[in-house]
Amino acid sequence: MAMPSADSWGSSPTSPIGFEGYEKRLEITFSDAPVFVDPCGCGLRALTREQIDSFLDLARCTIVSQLSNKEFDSYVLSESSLFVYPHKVVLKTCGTTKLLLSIPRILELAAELSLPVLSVKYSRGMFIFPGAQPSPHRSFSEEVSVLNSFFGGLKSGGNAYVIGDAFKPRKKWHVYYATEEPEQPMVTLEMCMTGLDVKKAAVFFKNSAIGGCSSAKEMTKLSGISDIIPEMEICDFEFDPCGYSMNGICGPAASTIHVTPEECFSYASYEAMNFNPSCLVYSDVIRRVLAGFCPSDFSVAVTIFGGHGFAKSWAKGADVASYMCDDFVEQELPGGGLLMYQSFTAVAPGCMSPRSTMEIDGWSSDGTETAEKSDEMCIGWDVQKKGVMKDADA
Ligand SMILES: C[S@+](CC[C@H](N)C(=O)[O-])C[C@H]1O[C@@H](n2cnc3c(N)ncnc32)[C@H](O)[C@@H]1O
Repeated sequence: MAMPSADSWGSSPTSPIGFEGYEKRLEITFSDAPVFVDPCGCGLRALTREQIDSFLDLARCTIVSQLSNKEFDSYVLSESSLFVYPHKVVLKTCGTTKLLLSIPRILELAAELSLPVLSVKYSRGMFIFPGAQPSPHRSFSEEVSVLNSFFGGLKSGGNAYVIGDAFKPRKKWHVYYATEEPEQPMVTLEMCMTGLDVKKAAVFFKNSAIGGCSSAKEMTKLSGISDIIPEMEICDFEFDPCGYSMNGICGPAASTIHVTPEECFSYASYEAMNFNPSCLVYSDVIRRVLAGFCPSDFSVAVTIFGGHGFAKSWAKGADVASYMCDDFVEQELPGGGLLMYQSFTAVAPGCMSPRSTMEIDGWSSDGTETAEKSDEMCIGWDVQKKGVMKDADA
């Protein structure tokens, strides 16, 4: 696929103060279209590239690469990622993008496909450079009023939450949620890391003298990203002179990582969604992510639909070696959803021991139970091996 030149990308890579790594994330879920309108059930996957570009333009970002399988389409963007399922669109953008401006166009395209809105979730952390955000992202209340204008009429009404310790303003988590009815079971992990270890971050500088890589593939391997969920087929992209993004796909499960390695405002995010929670152990996934970045601080937000029994290890708070949990909030969402938010600070400078990610016969080094061996892990709903995923029907 042809790559756009850097000049044609949405917003400039860095402002005079720095690049805003913290993403804004919008997830809109739709109900079925009438069968006579969409007999094949393609839903949003029937959108053309031109139609997708039309809402990304409004958010101020562009597609740099694509990876698809039978279940959904994933796109790496100039600023983060887009996932298009038949009934769900997940758009995640960073920098000074205007994510919420894409909503009317997305809803217009969905209406053309006769897809009624079922629910919406918007989330983000605390921007590193809040003053650099343009309208309508200058404050959470501004964002909420935009979201309410489109989704406030859903049965639950619009529900906005600012989660986290009032004495730690940099660690606040913002969520907006509205729904017409209870959602299908699903677990989503959103992890945000700051203060990346300098040596770990060096991997994401292209051709730097201090241990950088020449390609995105090399960054994926050297950082350990390829080992987080080994079944994922990965589409990765390196920015020049630094920065990295990737999407991983496996059946209906998706993961995505975005790295801003510049020391003064370093940031990395990890997300996984739509996986089978019985087949991945929450604390193991977190440890494998941390091993690649060794951040000084991180937060995790786990959104659960389907209840504790469905979510298995994902419904319990994480306990992470070498880090102190300084905030733990459980927030119920309308329609039976649950949001679990935790923030952590490293207890000692330097990196976590790589040993803490080791697993022996289904048990991690701290004695907690792990999922089946990775080559048998069924992270998607259908038990499929990585090789089977290759028949991407882009
Ligand atoms: C888009 S990537 C990853 C975004 C992700 N949300 C994050 O910051 O974690 C951002 C990194 O790429 C760098 N970068 C280089 N050229 C860029 C461009 N044209 N657009 C966006 N980022 C660029 C930024 O300086 C930053 O280090």
